[in-house]
Amino acid sequence: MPFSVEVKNLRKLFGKYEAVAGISFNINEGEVFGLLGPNGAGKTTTIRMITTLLPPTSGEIKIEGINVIKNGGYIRNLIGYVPQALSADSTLTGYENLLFVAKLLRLPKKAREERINHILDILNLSEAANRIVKEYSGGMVRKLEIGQALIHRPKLLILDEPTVGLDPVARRNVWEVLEALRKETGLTILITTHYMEEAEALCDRVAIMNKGRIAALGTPEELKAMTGNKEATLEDVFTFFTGNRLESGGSFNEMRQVRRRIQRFD
Ligand SMILES: Nc1ncnc2c1ncn2[C@@H]1O[C@H](COP(=O)(O)OP(=O)(O)OP(=O)(O)O)[C@@H](O)[C@H]1O
Repeated sequence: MPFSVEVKNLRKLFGKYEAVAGISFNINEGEVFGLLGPNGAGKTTTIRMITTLLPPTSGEIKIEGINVIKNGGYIRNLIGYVPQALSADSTLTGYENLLFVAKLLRLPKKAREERINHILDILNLSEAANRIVKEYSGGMVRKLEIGQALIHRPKLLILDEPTVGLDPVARRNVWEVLEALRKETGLTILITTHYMEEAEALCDRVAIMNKGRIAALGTPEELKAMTGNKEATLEDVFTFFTGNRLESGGSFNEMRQVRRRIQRFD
């Protein structure tokens, strides 16, 4: 059976507030699937439910045909998760960070070195492996965090706003790594973003999320065609389906994230 993620009528209430309002979508094997929407659209809440970190109020999630809610331990083995918040230790080297995760996951000693070196190679971090992470650029830290999520060879990699707070060069660098990963490993990838450019560069299919709902779903090309304007950008697509403009930056949330990042590496 090919790998798949099936989300059906998924809903999450925080008190009376409906953060995710009954969404459904499938992700196919080897696909890069994007949840695109502004801050507060419900993207993080959705992936927290998929990663088993948050119980849904109602609805169903199946990965490889297995119920995520009832089989959390098994499902967590299939998933690599790169959260928005920093997860690398700035006082260790890149290699040590990966080794730490490998030990936590009880990877056999023999496999550790080979796995870590392979990951460093794919991420283009081999030369920096023995440097302390405090000296890494934002893009290098992000790549290292992607590496940490890959140590146990997951089938599904989930990234929450992976390039928020990065400059355009670093952002492209992270995209290249994700492309290389997917080519080399056939990994299925779920990514949340509020950058149009990112969704267009990376995603095979995109679900446009707004106020807890999926406003439209399709390939970037299909979504553009639905607007009846061949020249439409994804930004136009977002406006077409939601009636709102997609803020691309400068929100309080983004500022807070960037600040947190800067403080951590001072
Ligand atoms: N634990 C919580 N308790 C109450 N409300 C919450 C909680 N987590 C999220 N929310 C609210 O649910 C809504 C959706 O949040 P969510 O983080 O999923 O959005 P998002 O699309 O991922 O945006 P962001 O990029 O800011 O993370 C927001 O209005 C948020 O304030």
